[in-house]
Amino acid sequence: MSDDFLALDRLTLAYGGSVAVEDLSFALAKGELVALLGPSGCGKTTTMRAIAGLMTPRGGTIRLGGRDITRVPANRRGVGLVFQSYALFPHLTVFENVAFGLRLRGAGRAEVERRVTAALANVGLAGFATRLPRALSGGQQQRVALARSIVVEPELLLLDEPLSNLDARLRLEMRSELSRLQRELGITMVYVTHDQAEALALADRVIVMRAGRIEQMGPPDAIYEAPTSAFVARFMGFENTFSISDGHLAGPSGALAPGFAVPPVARALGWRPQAVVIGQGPHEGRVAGVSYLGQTVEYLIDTPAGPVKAEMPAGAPRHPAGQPVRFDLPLSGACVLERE
Ligand SMILES: Nc1ncnc2c1ncn2[C@@H]1O[C@H](COP(=O)(O)OP(=O)(O)OP(=O)(O)O)[C@@H](O)[C@H]1O
Repeated sequence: MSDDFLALDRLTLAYGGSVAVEDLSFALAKGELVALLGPSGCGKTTTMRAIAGLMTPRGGTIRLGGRDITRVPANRRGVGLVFQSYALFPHLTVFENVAFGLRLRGAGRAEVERRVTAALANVGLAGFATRLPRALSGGQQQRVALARSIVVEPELLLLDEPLSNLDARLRLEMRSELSRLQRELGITMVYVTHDQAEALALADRVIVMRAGRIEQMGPPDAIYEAPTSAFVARFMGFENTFSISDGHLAGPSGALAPGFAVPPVARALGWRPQAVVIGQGPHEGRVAGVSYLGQTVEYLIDTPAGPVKAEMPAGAPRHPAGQPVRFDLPLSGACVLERE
């Protein structure tokens, strides 16, 4: 029972004639944070809309806390939503924005006061109750949106790219805030993102979606270290991923003879830029671009199979742009992929 607080079973979701999500099944334990990760258009938001009750599935069921909610109206699901646009009421103070849902539910004055104050403290906005949204930074507005969602104590909180409008520093700050809140309040969360780092940092489990289906599901370290398909590998930073064709590494513009025996199970092989050796090796390419990143230097190498990205410590000998360079894609640094 513990494993299916939220259970999606064979969900199919369509807009008119076009199917956006097909035969999707997964389950969350109570208190778990699951990240839905995938490229634009893979069906993340559509899945969230169905869980929230904003669209009716073509097929399949959604259960929450043991109850079939597939056709329960959105406002009776006990599901909170936080989207990337904060959608605060501009003319209401921070306090009133957070109080809104409680008042709708008929909470009394003292209860509203107590719960809003607690929610604002939870998101680090204790001194901001009387401000208007326009007098807040983007990160603070997003915190208000979060407080507004948690104040009604939803059974489940859905967050759809909640940090994507924030700058890099704020994103990091909010990411750890969210993580703390989730631990402290024990809220079950589904978190949509197309940012790999965000998914890995926040989630207990990551679901990688591709074209309306689940491509791989597992704990962050398993997805990061052992992607099972070339699609997931590329998402997890194996930027140099080649399919295997006749024992060769096949890229967009040709093929490379690998210089080792390709494992028989491999349908593709992937290397992170840090695993590519440059300055020596069986292959020859030309340095097309050099970017100094501080700790490391990133090289873009033109090769017969297409571009290869390599990253070397900044202290290593440099290879100037425009020059030929030898490089190696060693089997020891490769991720062996059994699916494209
Ligand atoms: N209102 C709509 N009407 C018709 N098709 C839609 C509608 N909304 C989404 N789609 C289609 O459904 C598919 C899934 O879209 P969805 O918004 O769920 O993707 P996503 O993974 O959330 O993408 P993004 O990261 O860009 O938000 C896409 O092919 C999209 O074009």
